[in-house]
Amino acid sequence: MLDREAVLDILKSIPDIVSEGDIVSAGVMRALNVQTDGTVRFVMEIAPSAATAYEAVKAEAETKLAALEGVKSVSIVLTGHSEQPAPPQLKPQKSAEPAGPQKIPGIEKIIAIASGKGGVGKSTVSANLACALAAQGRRVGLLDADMYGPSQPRMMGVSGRPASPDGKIILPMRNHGVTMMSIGLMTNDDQAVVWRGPMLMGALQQMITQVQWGALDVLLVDLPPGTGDVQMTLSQKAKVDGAIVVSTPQDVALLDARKGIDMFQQLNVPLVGMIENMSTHICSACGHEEHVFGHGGVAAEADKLGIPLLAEIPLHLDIRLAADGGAPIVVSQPDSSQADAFATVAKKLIAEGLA
Ligand SMILES: Nc1ncnc2c1ncn2[C@@H]1O[C@H](COP(=O)(O)OP(=O)(O)OP(=O)(O)O)[C@@H](O)[C@H]1O
Repeated sequence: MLDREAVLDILKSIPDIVSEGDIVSAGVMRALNVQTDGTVRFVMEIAPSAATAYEAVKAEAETKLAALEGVKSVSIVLTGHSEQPAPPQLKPQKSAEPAGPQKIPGIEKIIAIASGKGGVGKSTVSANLACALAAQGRRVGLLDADMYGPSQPRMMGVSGRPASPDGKIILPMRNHGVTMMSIGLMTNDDQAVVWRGPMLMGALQQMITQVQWGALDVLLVDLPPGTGDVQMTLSQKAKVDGAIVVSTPQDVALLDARKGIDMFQQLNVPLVGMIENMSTHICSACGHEEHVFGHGGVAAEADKLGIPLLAEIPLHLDIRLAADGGAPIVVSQPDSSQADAFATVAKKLIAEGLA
């Protein structure tokens, strides 16, 4: 009898033409229907402007599937993402029903990475965690929503402007096995972006809903520091499955981290745990360990708040050099103890069904 998994295996061997992955992981293949009489049907959802180019992909899928034992007929339909834009509605419209947080199709889980204070290493943690999850076989997206200081393009070694074949959908970038999108790729380098509230919310919403993320096990969202509009908008628009709060051990950072935790509690976003970054300093020359900012402050705080402590990441020159050089330490030195700390957090997220 014809086996759905065998059909999927074949489809997974067909590369997508607009993203790096195959047509299944890129989310192009939809509504697969495999019947016992040997009929295979599915839809390929693509940008209308790419329709001609996808004819070749469709032909490849037809030929490969027809050769599979048990397949009697193959029917593949190409559909466009969007129809012609509707004419402008000039009549006053009924205001939309207030919609609660929505599940984003194709994205299994959304985890927000937050910090109360800037510069504590939230982006470094996000990039490493994304790469660690990808290294453990998860389909990972990384959304850099740090509107005021996007650093993921630099940390993930990605540059260039994302393509938008039809002016509507945005094709994300990919590196180190992670699908990523950053507001930093949409603005000019070194250009200070002054966001006003509605613009900022529009940009965030676009990055969640218009980016062709494909099928993801988890989308990590690198938030701006603090407790502002981006945090609120994200959790109002999308169902956020958990938040990780990064802090250094100093009292000031912890005070701000506590505010972040309060905010997620008010927004009904479950707290996955805290990460102490720059926990101890390990000298790259001699390996000597020093507690520059005090050590264990985050563990004590997490304990007090009843939130798990997910990791204590040391302050280590290699972590900075790797992140600033475009290949996070998890990728550039996968066997180091620093990389191991991130891999352990990734394992825990997977074990808890969060990634
Ligand atoms: N554990 C670490 N060891 C050494 N350097 C680190 C570590 N964590 C972060 N850094 C470095 O500290 C700097 C700030 O880190 P990062 O940009 O990740 O912070 P952030 O909290 O995202 O900041 P912001 O919110 O202001 O963008 C970077 O240069 C980064 O490479």
